[in-house]
Amino acid sequence: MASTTPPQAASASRWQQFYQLTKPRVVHLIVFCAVIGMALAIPGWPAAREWGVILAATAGIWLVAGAAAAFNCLIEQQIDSKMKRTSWRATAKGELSRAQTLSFSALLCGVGMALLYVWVNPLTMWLTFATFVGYAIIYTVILKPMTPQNIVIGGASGAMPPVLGWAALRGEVGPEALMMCLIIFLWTPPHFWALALYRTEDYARAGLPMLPVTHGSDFTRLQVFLYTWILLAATLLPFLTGMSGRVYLISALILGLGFCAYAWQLWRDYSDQLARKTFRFSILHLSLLFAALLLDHYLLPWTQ
Ligand code: HEM
Ligand SMILES: CC(C)=CCC/C(C)=C/CC/C(C)=C/COP(=O)(O)OP(=O)(O)O
Repeated sequence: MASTTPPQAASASRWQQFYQLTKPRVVHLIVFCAVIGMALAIPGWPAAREWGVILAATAGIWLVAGAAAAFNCLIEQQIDSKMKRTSWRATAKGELSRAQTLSFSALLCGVGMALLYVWVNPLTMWLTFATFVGYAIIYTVILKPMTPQNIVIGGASGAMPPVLGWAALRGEVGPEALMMCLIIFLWTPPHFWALALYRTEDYARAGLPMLPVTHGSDFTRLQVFLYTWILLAATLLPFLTGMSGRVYLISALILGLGFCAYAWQLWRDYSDQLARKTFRFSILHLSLLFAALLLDHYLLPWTQ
């Protein structure tokens, strides 16, 4: 996944080229969601010993996620070179060789896994590795070129970060973590399909069976609309189960209804500009929703 505004790849240093392979902006949000998973796993402010685990887990998840993104760039070198959005990548332009990209990905993955094993716990390491395989192999190699449901199934790996964060602090996977995972899982289809709608030509040129290419714009917009409602319902679960309080509930309602409103407009009166705005809103939606979970966690005793 690239930046929405491609960096100046022509003038990029070698380090910048490698850094861009890690899809930094996406990985920032992934790591943010993992950190929220960590915070919610412990009651109150972390103790001194927990800060060490939080730091190691954050670094480890960051590195393995970056490795997964770089591996995706390696596999998709040909596809990326055919799409306007991704043709600037150093792998697509042949500025980084396959051996360099593979070594970089293996290095990040190895260091990240070692950090998780030594300073966090083996469960988090294995779950993070499974997430790597889920995205880099199952989604990228198998599902993406095969079925328009690629991002629905593959979205499960992108939804794992809160589970990884929770496991890092608790050494187990709790229902609260699975609830956060479900929210990201249901958020992914409207997030991605909003983008795919205004990038349909790109995907068609690359021969990828994304939903707007295989089933058309109308059907995709209906799916986006339906998913935003299912997502809104799922975002109420943290409040309904007592995990979060009213600050979270109000935030989830405002953000969820906002996303539904975008999806409604998109369905009724399509434009590329509106699809782009809906895609941008999806990122704001998830970022603020998880920020609200965190805020609420520390305010809960006062707001319940
Ligand atoms: C299978 C699941 C997913 C797919 C297929 C997907 C697809 C994409 C694509 C293609 C872009 C690139 C937009 C562009 O460069 O024009 C993008 C951007 C983005 N995605 Fe996703 N995404 C997925 C999951 C996630 C997850 C789980 C997160 C975070 C938790 C996330 C966060 C972001 C962010 C922050 C951006 C904006 C990047 C920027 O501004 O440069 N995505 N996504
Ligand atoms: C270990 C761990 C936490 C891993 C997280 C895996 C990860 C980076 C998930 C995010 C999903 C993602 C980058 C989708 C991009 O879609 P795409 O690859 O179809 O986008 P593209 O067309 O820009 O390449």
